[in-house]
Amino acid sequence: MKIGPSIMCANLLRLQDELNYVSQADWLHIDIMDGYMVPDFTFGIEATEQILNYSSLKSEIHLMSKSPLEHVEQYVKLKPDIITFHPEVLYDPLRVVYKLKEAGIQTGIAINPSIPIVALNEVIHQVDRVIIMGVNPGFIGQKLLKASLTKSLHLADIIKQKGLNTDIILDGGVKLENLKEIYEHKVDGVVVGTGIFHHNLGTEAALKAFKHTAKELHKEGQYH
Ligand SMILES: O=C(CO)[C@H](O)[C@H](O)COP(=O)(O)O
Repeated sequence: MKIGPSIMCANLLRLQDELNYVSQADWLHIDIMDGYMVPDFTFGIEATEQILNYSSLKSEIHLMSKSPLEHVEQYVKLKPDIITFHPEVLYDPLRVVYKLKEAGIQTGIAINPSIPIVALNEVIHQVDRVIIMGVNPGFIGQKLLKASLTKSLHLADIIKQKGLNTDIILDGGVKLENLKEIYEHKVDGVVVGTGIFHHNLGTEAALKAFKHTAKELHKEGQYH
C-alpha cells in the first residue's frame, strides 16, 4: 500500500524540514481549498509552486474547489504528476478530465462521503485514481467514517468487473492503528495528514512506521 503524506498537516514554520522528513514517501499530496467547496483555505499558486520546486516526490494536487474547470488551468501550469478534482461539483466532469489528458497530467477524482460510487460511472474508465474521502473534507484530524471503507470494496468490485487499472486511495482519518483495516478493504494507497505530521514519534519516524506496516501487510498479501 502506497503512502502519500498530506503537506497541509505539516508544521508550516518548518516546511523544508518536513518535506525532507517525508522524502521517502510514495508521493506528496497537496490540498488546495477554495473557501467555497470547503470552508477553509490552504495553499495558493505561489506556495504550491515553491513546494513542488523543492520536493522531488511524485506530486498530487487535490483541488477541493467548487470551480475545478477554472482553477485547473492555473495548477496545470505547475506540471504536477497528478491533479485530483471532485466530479460531483460539475455537470460535465469529463471537460476537466480532457484538459488534464491534453496536458499529460494523470487524472484523479475524489468523492466526498455523501457521494455514492454509482456517480462515478461516466468517468471511472477515464481516470488513473479515485480518492475516497474518509472524512468530510475541510478539517484535519477527523475520525475515519466506516461507510467510506465499504465504498472502497464496492469500487474495487466495479474496477475488477470493468477490467480497469484504477488505483483506490483513501484520504482522511488514516492512522497507523487502522492501516490494516483499510488495507483489508482493498485500498491501494492512503493520504495521511495528522497520522504522520502530528505523530508523537516525529514526522520521519512516523512515515517509516507507516511504510514498514504497509510492507508487512503486503507480505501477508491475502487481500490484493
Ligand atoms: O482532505 C483532507 C482534510 O480535508 C486532508 O487530506 C487531510 O490532510 C487529512 O488529514 P487527516 O489525515 O488528519 O485526516
